[in-house]
Amino acid sequence: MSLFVKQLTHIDVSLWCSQRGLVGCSWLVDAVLDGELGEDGMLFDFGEVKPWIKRTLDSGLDHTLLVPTAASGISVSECPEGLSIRTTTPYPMEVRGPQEAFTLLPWQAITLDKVAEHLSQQLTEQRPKNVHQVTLTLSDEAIEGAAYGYTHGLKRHQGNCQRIAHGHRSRLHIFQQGARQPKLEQQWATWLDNRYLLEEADITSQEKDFLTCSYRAAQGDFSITLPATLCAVLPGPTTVENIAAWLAKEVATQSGQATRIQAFEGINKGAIAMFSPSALPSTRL
Ligand SMILES: Nc1nc2c(c(=O)[nH]1)N=C([C@H](O)[C@H](O)COP(=O)(O)OP(=O)(O)OP(=O)(O)O)CN2
Repeated sequence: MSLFVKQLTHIDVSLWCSQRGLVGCSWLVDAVLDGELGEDGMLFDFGEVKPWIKRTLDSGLDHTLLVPTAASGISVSECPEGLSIRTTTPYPMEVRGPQEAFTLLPWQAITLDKVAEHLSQQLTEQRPKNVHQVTLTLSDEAIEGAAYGYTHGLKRHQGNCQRIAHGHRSRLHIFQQGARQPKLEQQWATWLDNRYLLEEADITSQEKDFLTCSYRAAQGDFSITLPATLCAVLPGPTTVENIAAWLAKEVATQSGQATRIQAFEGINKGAIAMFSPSALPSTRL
């Protein structure tokens, strides 16, 4: 007998790819449980399946940086903050933080299928009675229009969003004169894709085209150093509210049009902000 739960939860991570560098991802999680029925006629109560799997993911791989330790140019070492991850290709980067901010995987590359298999094994090892096997499937959200992946950390967040290198893959909606602007959306999503978003106040050094962002958060000390050209610097914390407000101002200023931004943070949630260039007469949003 098999039990299934579609879109049980989602996972927001960043991964290191030796071709693309730091990649922000949001994955939908589907689950299948194989096993035997208990006396109550159930394999495992749906009311327990969901929190069990979500708890395991939330306290493990979710909101971490996935590091393929067998990839070329990756080195992992201990440091006062916990772990230091250094990379060489496609660009040099160093991320430091407490151990729980990273998921080290002994692979050459991170793929959805391998991560799903890894999580399925982990859950199967901790399976409850009646359950023989747990199989997770991970997938990207199907997005017809513009989308981008980004990486960031929120030092003031009390949960795992404080980790300096976790990410999301997000839709981008730009409205001008009452209508979506697919070309602008694509243009901005392409510019944002695979960027590191950071708060200006967290820049602790900027030399030889490299930028370092460091902060102390509840879980410990974090820092990241990477090429400045791959970063987008925001005036405040990189919450989705601030991303929407910053994008609205940038897009409106560059296009000279009143602009409404619907920014997403991963799947199905986000913020809306508007900006009107003050020189222009008010325009219908
Ligand atoms: N109002 C806001 N709240 C939060 C923001 C934000 O920008 N604005 N951001 C975060 C984190 O960046 C975090 O990555 C969000 O991840 P999420 O998976 O949604 O966090 P949860 O664990 O709370 O959601 P689940 O549905 O339980 O996975 C947090 N809050």
